[in-house]
Amino acid sequence: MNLWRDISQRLNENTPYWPGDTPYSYRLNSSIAKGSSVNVGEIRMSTHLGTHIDAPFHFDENGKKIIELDLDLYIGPALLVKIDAAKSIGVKAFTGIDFTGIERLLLATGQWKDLSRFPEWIPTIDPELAPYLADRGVKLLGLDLPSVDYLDSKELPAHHALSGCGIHILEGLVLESVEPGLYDLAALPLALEEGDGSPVRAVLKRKG
Ligand SMILES: N[C@@H](CC(=O)c1ccccc1NC=O)C(=O)O
Ligand SMILES: [Zn+2]
Ligand SMILES: [Zn+2]
Repeated sequence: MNLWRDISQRLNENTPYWPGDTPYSYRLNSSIAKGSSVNVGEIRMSTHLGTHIDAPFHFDENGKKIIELDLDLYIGPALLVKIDAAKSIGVKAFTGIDFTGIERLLLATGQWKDLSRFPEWIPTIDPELAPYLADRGVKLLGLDLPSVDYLDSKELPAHHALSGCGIHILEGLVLESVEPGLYDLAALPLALEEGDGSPVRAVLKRKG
């Protein structure tokens, strides 16, 4: 059947991570093979590794943390569009795309070409796109890139612009070979009280 399709990065010790950040690791603290009655694991990873959401607290000291975010953002209908990503993704990339009534917009840029490595370069979301999308009702922007800003950005203008317009951010999706169209999306964060970000298991089910 497989109604739901996984659009998440696999988490293992080879999952690419932000340079200098904490990679993923897993170990058994208790092991049946070593005589314990149970296997009990421990995971360690950055909150911005793989497929994850950003809480506003990631880039704003007074911003909301993961536990404060509305769950409705992360479950419901979503439109997946393929866009031509040049240096920056602006209003022009959306010419001819009708997303009226769409609260969750997923962008397949195809610009993270080798998911086994952290990219050297990615396009950025043009901050002018934020009010344009917000005016049309978008509340969640998901994309197949590790960030909505350039990798070396310190000011994070796209993060701030999107958040300032009430648009939440979902990063690191795996959208290669997923057809554009209307889907149901589920990408729930963990219930992290202090979270600035959270890994999610992002899945899509074709609508209609
Ligand atoms: N903004 C990126 C993460 C990010 O910027 C970052 C993640 C881990 C370690 C350093 C980072 N930025 C450093 O300038 C993101 O939203 O995932
Ligand atoms: Zn992030
Ligand atoms: Zn981000």
